[in-house]
Amino acid sequence: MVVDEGGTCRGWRNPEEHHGTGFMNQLQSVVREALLDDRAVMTKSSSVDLVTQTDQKVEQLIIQSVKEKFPTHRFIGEESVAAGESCVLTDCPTWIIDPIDGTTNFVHAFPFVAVSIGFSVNKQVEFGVVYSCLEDKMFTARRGKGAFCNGQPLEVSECFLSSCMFLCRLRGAGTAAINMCLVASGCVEAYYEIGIHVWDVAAGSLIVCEAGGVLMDVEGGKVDLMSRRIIAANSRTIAERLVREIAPFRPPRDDAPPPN
Ligand SMILES: O=P([O-])([O-])O[C@@H]1[C@H](O)[C@H](O)[C@@H](O)[C@H](O)[C@H]1O
Ligand SMILES: [Mg+2]
Ligand SMILES: [Mg+2]
Repeated sequence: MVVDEGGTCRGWRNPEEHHGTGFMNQLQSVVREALLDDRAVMTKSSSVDLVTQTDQKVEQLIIQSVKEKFPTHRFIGEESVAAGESCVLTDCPTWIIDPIDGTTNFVHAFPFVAVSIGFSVNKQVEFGVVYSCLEDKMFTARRGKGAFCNGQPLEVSECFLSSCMFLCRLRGAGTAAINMCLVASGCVEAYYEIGIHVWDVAAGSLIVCEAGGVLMDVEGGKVDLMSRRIIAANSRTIAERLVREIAPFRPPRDDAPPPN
């Protein structure tokens, strides 16, 4: 794939071609090697909001690699935002990065850990890559071109209400990005969460849509990626049913001005 300075993607085949599988293998090695060492854990906004040096290292590797090719592109990266960078999604070409989605899993060596990269132009996600490092599964999607896992096309399930399974905090892989890929793969019918961030779901949102699924806000209507609320489902019927079951609340938005 070629992404030009204006963010237009040309000659696209698979989004992972941007960095090549070599780059993703490098990230996989960083994550796997860190799993063999002691992982020093730090906290961010609360005692359950964890970060490790590996989260920071992977984010820096991705940003440096993209900047070499696209110096004018913008970034919204989980760890950069934690370090004080702004979190505003504009119309400019923007890479939305979660370097390790599933940090709590990673700290416990629970084997669902993903690198999630979404690329947005005009506030619309153009392609998304979710790499499940320990499963060695590369989920990819390009808008209008379908969704894939290791090159195999993905399709959401056709299950109806009576036999559906959905993921939320109580039953889930512990990573929003992989939860969304499970919907896209047809393993579960729906996933919802309130409190996620744009970097958790940017790539996964496109992967779900391109696999034939639907996105909805937890009160119905269009998803706003900065609103920190999402339903991803195999069908509108199941998404609407979840809207009736969920008690919604509004966490502070990702693009809310910082408190004084
Ligand atoms: O912090 P992180 O591990 O990148 O991301 C978290 C994971 O996706 C988790 O499954 C979800 O429940 C949280 O809302 C996210 O913040
Ligand atoms: Mg995350
Ligand atoms: Mg993370």
